[in-house]
Amino acid sequence: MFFRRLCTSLTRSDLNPCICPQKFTNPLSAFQSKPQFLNRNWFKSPFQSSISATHLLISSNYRMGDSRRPPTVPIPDVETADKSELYRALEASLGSSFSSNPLAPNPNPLIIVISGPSGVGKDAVIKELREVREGIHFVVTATSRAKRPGEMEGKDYFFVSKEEFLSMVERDELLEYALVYGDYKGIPKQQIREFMAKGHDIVLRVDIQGAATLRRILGNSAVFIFLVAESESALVKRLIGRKTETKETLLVRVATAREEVKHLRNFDYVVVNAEGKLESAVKLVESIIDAEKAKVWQRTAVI
Ligand SMILES: Nc1ncnc2c1ncn2[C@@H]1O[C@H](COP(=O)(O)OP(=O)(O)OP(=O)(O)O)[C@@H](O)[C@H]1O
Repeated sequence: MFFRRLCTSLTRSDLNPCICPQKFTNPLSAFQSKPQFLNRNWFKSPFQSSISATHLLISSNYRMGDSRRPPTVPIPDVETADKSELYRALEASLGSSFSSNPLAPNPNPLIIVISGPSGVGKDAVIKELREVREGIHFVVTATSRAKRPGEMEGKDYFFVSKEEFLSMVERDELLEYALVYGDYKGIPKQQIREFMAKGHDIVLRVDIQGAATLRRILGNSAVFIFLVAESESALVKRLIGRKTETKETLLVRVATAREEVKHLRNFDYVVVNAEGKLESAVKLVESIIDAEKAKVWQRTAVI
């Protein structure tokens, strides 16, 4: 009986300072409860002429004998006081100086996966993004295919032999890889680690299948952007205009694109790269990156 009564009284937080300690420490409590200056006696104070209502509010939060109690410093009138005098008085009243440290934490480096159907403009968007935005590393893919005329080692691809590629796979050096038309293509982990350690964001350009694999590996730790044309018809015209395809590969790419659009739901954002509006698409990608940087709960990718 006695024990039950003891338990009941202990669980009543209004009676127990140990269960509800914030009640005694919250510095904002003076603003939450009835302001002291509403008490008429305060206006009869002999210090009335030099003490503002703000000061009364702040000092009312401290009790007699409280070791945290800041010195009583009168806060000068805001209309007439010098700015620095007012600033110093506020500091003194709060009992500590104002910090100049940034209030927002440094954002984490991001991994941005850009994908979309063939011919939508992935390369074009990335090329433009490279021009307008600093602090991004565009990952160079490793491939076992032979170098084409005009391609540069380390800029377009890292060209390696098939054996070399397979030993990279064996050593778990690739984040993702695939066999595309008889040639291997893969994303080297080391490059990502190196640039993330320097605080750079990482852009990965992959096809839809690659994006699905990366989603399985990275989950929500990366941002997935799906690039689309304004319509299917516009996409087909763009592919025809590029003049890089035979009639057979053109048909395959168009048919594949129709299927690929169905994967939109696996992405975080969709960006329309409309005809003649490349700059708008790049601006939207930049806005996505900026918004991600401003998130309170940041994505944290570990490679
Ligand atoms: N907004 C746009 N307006 C007009 N043309 C564009 C636009 N964006 C890209 N293009 C053109 O469309 C063609 C396809 O673009 P790009 O090669 O960048 O596509 P991709 O998605 O990288 O294709 P793939 O996956 O086949 O490599 C190119 O000729 C490019 O210059």
